[in-house]
Amino acid sequence: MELFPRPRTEIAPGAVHVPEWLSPEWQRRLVEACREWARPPAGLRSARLPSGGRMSVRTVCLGWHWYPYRYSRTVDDGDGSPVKPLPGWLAELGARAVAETLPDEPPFDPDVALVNFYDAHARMGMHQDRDELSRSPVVSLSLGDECVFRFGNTENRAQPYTDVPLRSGDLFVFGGPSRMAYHGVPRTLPGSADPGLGMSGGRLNITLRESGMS
Ligand SMILES: O=C(O)CCC(=O)C(=O)O
Ligand SMILES: [Fe+2]
Repeated sequence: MELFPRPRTEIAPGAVHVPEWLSPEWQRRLVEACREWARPPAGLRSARLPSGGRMSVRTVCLGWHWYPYRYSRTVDDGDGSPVKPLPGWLAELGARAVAETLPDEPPFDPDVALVNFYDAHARMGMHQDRDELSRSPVVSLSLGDECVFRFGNTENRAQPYTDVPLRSGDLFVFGGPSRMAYHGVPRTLPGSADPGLGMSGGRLNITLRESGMS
């Protein structure tokens, strides 16, 4: 428990950070689920970028497979397997996250989850989540090591931005006028996670989205 609980904060219009939204039980359940999803086929891999490099973050997708910069039902940039399904309970968790943070949004019914794993060296550059046809919110759940989540503006990768510490169990939702904001993860804090979580190190982030595709 925090000596001084971190308050819920609206970082920008439509962008809400809720510390410790997930109970310790939910966090352990999600870590365990991520372990299963990470297994092949269609398991954890570092996506290859058009530049030829690889992302330092490793990702497994549910519902739709994302690779730079599109969605597919099969792992076209890997073993070709069908993407794993997005479980109904995870979609329901996402729906609850939006209902509790952005009550004016229509009901959220995600059909994609990207599960990102960050080892001590991984980071994610500033980008927009722009491969979805839908402009409904993005729901982000963090597990394991703390990170610095950089939440910027909708114009470019540069300032102004806000650095938000995301810790295990935190929820971050960005929709409405913030949906196309640039964001990234400049660093994690290796070893900061609670050992009781059942992760041997690193950070997990789950983003839930509506693809707008069928
Ligand atoms: O790891 C995070 O908190 C952000 C992940 C992200 O921006 C993405 O998957 O598009
Ligand atoms: Fe993103």
